[in-house]
Amino acid sequence: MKLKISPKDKLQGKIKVPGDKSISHRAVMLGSLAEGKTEIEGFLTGEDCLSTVKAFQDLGVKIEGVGTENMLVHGVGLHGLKEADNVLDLGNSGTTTRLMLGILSGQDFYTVVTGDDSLRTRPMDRVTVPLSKMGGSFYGRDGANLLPISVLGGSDLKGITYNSPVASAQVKSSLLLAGLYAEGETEVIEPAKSRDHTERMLEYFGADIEVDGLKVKVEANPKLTAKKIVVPGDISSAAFLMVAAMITENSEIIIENVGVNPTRDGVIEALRKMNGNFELLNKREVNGEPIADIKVKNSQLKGTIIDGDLIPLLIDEIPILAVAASQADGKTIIKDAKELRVKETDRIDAMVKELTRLGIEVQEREDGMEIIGKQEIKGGVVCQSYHDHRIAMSLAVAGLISEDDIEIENSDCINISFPNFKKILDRL
Ligand SMILES: O=C(O)C1=C[C@@H](OP(=O)(O)O)[C@@H](O)[C@H](O)C1
Ligand SMILES: C=C(OP(=O)(O)O)C(=O)O
Repeated sequence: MKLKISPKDKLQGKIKVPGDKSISHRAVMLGSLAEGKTEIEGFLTGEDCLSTVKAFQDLGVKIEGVGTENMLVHGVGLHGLKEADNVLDLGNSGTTTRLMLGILSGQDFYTVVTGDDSLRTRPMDRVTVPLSKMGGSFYGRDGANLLPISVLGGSDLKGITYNSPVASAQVKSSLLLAGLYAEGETEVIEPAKSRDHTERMLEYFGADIEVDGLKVKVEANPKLTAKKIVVPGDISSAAFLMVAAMITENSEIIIENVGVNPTRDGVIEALRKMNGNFELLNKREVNGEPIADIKVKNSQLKGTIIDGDLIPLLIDEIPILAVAASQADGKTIIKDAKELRVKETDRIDAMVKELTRLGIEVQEREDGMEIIGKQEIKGGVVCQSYHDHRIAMSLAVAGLISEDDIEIENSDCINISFPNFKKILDRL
């Protein structure tokens, strides 16, 4: 599908974004491994989270309300999953795959996991190498780096201390989940803090977990007890609308119920440094996760540097921050963000190519990009999404202030994380 976006004079209104993708995945995973029924409210019905749901159904978990925001997961307990009678197809979802590889390495059965064209190119050795150190057995192309990967579980896993070379919540979570099945303690030490939803939810379900700065330690064999989970709105989705309102004249919007976990709110810090005009209202906490409403107005943005430990806290928001930077006074430098090269597509390459196509002056760096701000966005252009939801939505936001309509090829990928994106933009 091609998405056509026309320039707008203003965005106004009060809206809610869909549920947080990271928390939705984990709610199904821990709900499945818990004892009792986990009620999930505000589940993200995006394709990635539905891949997680399907995988657990294939492993014998009964889940009611699939396809809606309110689901009931009938937990089977830590040792209750059953061997699937077919390959698990995890679609486009890196999170599902890496976390599943951790869980599957602790099961005493055989599983093969695969995914779509993008997922089959993404590196899995970041989890299969440390999980093998714990005793997991993996087979796949390129030394169990590329899907399809088969997992022969049931080996006696042993807890390890792992110094992760990358600040990745997927790596950390994969090991912590395997650690539930390992003998002794499993400890992960990160080079910088990544999102901590797994730690928070494990604790909420009753696991024995200890967090000390960049170190996280989990004890094996906990009794996980089902609990209701209310999923906050996804800050990664809200970020598109925040930037949209900041760069579109005469705009004022309120985004309600957004998750503002401090390990996810890097985009708030970056936009604050860029002089974004917004405020967080009505701060509160739901099942161990902080949330707020965000009021955003049209802003006179200025260029900044986005780098270092801030990067993992806003990793998925970099494409939309690049669009914000194109409308900021001065230069914006984004660095230390090499991880973007192994997402659904190479997001550095994709954003540099598409911003250039839109007439923006941008230079590629190995670990990021440099964008010269306050430039006009060309209209009448057909952009590529690279089948990457975050690239497609970033370009759509650029289209709101282009000189004329722009089109985005293969925009269906938006359904991966933000199924009603276009509807919400239209309402605003
Ligand atoms: O754990 C998670 O839910 C996620 C972690 C991040 O990936 P990395 O762990 O690879 O940085 C992020 O990009 C992804 O969208 C979701
Ligand atoms: C990188 C992303 O997701 P995943 O790694 O789960 O595919 C994302 O949603 O931007």
